[in-house]
Amino acid sequence: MKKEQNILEAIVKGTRERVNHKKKNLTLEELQDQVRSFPAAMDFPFEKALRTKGLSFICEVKKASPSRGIISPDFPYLKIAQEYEQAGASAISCLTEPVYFQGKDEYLREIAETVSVPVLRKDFVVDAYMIWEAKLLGASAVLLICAILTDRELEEWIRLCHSLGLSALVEVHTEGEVLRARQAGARIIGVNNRDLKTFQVDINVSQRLKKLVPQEIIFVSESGIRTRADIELLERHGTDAVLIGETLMCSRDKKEQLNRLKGK
Ligand SMILES: O=P(O)(O)OC[C@@H](O)[C@@H](O)c1c[nH]c2ccccc12
Repeated sequence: MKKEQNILEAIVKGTRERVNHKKKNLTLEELQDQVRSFPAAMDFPFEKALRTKGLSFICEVKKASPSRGIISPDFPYLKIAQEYEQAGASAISCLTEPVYFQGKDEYLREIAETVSVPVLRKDFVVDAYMIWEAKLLGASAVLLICAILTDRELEEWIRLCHSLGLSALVEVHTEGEVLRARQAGARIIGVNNRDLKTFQVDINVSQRLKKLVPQEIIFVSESGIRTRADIELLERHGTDAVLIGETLMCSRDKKEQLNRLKGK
């Protein structure tokens, strides 16, 4: 238990070190200048895509994870993203955390340049620098994980995201975190069915926490979604969108798998 808990701490520590290193090559001020110098969409395409009628699918491009190890050894990330788009994904989630998920900033940049659906930066944001960076890479949304942020960081960074035209997917796993996310001004709340400290997956966490999220906030269910029955359960409870990684990444025919999940 203790060792497992340390994984989240280790990821956060590694991420802080990486950001500090990046700042030596490009300072926050320089990064902000770069962001301000190019015209960027301010119409929140990620939020819009999730607000459309019916359940929306956010499909994740992920090479590896701490719970599964390597998921896709050859990892043709652009091809995967294009397949997701053609299969009817509303948005794409791209891991950029390089150690535990073997992600890369470049994957995000190239995917955002290639597909026309909005792209979410999936990482462990522990510094505002990473939000500006997400914008520069072409993301339309950023994941903010309640468990690793203070109330003040949450509130400030949700505001920063919105001022940059980025949507914030605010991730929660407990009742207390849902309340913190609401208090901080979240417009999109994602329940992670996987406990990041123990890796245990329980889809009922979404069902339980949905009750605390008012209608006007977009409700996303994340992780461990495998079957049509999972989707039907989530739909019955008023879920707006699902975020699916492994189930799609492990399917040879992603379109067929997505259609199966959609009940087509
Ligand atoms: O591959 P899955 O079980 O379908 O899960 C996808 C996604 O929810 C998961 O990758 C995730 C959810 N929250 C995160 C935070 C950081 C890294 C990864 C995640």
